[in-house]
Amino acid sequence: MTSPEGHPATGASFVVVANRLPVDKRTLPDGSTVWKRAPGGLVTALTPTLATRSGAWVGWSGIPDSDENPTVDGIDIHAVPLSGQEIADYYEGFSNATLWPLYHDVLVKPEYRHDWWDTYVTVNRRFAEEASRAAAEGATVWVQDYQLQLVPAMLRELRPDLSIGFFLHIPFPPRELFSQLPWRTEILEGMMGADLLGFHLPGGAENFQSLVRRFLHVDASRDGVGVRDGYGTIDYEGRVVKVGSFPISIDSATVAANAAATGDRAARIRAELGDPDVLMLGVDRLDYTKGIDVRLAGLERLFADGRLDPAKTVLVQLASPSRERVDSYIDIRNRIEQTVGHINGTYGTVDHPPIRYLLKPVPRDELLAYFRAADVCLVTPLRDGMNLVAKEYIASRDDLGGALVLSEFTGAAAELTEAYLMNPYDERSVDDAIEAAATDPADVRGKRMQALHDQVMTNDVDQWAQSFLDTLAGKR
Ligand SMILES: O=P(O)(O)OC[C@H]1O[C@H](O[C@H]2O[C@H](CO)[C@@H](O)[C@H](O)[C@H]2O)[C@H](O)[C@@H](O)[C@@H]1O
Ligand SMILES: Cc1cn([C@@H]2O[C@H](COP(=O)(O)OP(=O)(O)O)[C@@H](O)[C@H]2O)c(=O)[nH]c1=O
Repeated sequence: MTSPEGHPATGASFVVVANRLPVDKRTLPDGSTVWKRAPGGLVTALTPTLATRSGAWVGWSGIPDSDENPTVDGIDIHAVPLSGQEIADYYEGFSNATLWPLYHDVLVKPEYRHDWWDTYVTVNRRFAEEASRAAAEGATVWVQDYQLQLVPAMLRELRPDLSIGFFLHIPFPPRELFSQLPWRTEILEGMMGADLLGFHLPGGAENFQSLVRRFLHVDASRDGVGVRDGYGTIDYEGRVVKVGSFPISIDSATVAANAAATGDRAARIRAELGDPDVLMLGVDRLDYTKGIDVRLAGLERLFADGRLDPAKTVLVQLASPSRERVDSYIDIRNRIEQTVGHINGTYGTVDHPPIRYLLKPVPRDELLAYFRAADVCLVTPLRDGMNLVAKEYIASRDDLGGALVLSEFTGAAAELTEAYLMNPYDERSVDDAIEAAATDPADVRGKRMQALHDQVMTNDVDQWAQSFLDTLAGKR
């Protein structure tokens, strides 16, 4: 059935459009398959948001050439099929070998290929068309992230009746870097199809404003962009486009409650590791942005200088495989595995290797037990849009145990100022922060954790979604 305007009358009034569906298919050792939560912070953040609004989710299932449409409780799933070649060119190529490194401070050299760009355009159009089919007349559509920056304008052309929001989950680079992109104007025009553009930090929003002034020659307000409130405006093709800062968060109360219930498992984890004096933890997708190499190098220096005792220290590094066919990801995996072997070979004994490294996704409850067990959580990215692991660790510690070492180059550092902040590019800063977090008296660590815990419990994912959607709806 369609409305008088020809739009689906039965569609959803709230639609999320993201590269990934909230679940992906895993094969078990016995050959059977199950749908499990997809990796990464975007899915962590949006699943509770959408479940409470009973909307639709448009995304890719993670499988090549598949038209399977998984069912997820409370969410109307619209799978977008991608061929093997499209995955190579749109996802691994343009999204993760062009945009990802460009937006993360050019930590590796972005590749600019016109064939990848062509596929990016084709796939973005497919997402826009599916979103158009999923949305009811006048619906709110929330497009997510760097893989889909052309969707807002494509969707507006198909469905001018919709209210369209766009949120970028990774940093938005300054003019000096973004200008490298051969398709910089097309990307900016694509994003400008939205009514509201959201970034984690005011800096990303301000970079965007500066770029549209330069490349789209528009009048973008020079007023500072506030956090959660107070947005900038851009006059564009007879519309006013809003630009704001909305730092994402987690379902803090649920994480805290579930973590508190893992007591026995947390104690067993410590016992299985030989009850070390200091248990450190790293939890990351295996990505060169996450600074896993930074923390390993810091730990090695602290062992070498006698500042931490390798016989009494354990680092558990949980690494979830990511973008495994992209060269820069193959390189970082090799480097990390070599360093882990080197540190264990040099500072370990047969029954006590100081680093335990796991290359597989860890289920949520198990992760929470690790958070609860760890004396120190190491979050040391060279660049990161937000980093939800930092917030999950803090929410898990309502016992006020534990200490967070946090890179200044994460979005999370803007608000988590009581963490042991460090500069991952400065060896001294890395070493001092790790040592202080491991050895400061319990009352000092407890006071810092109290302040951090209060911050994360107050600013949760519901507040993030509500502040974005209220601004989009003109209520703020
Ligand atoms: O979908 P993948 O290619 O497997 O990657 C997983 C996700 O990684 C990125 O996450 C970002 O979003 C988080 C939540 O806002 C944020 O905390 C983190 O700093 C970002 O890196 C990516 O942006 C997502 O699109 C991916 O799904
Ligand atoms: C390694 C690992 C992680 N998770 C969960 O994934 C997200 C990661 O989000 P974050 O913002 O820190 O970074 P990216 O989005 O990956 O760039 C977080 O919710 C973790 O708890 C997981 O469930 N299992 C894992 O093994």
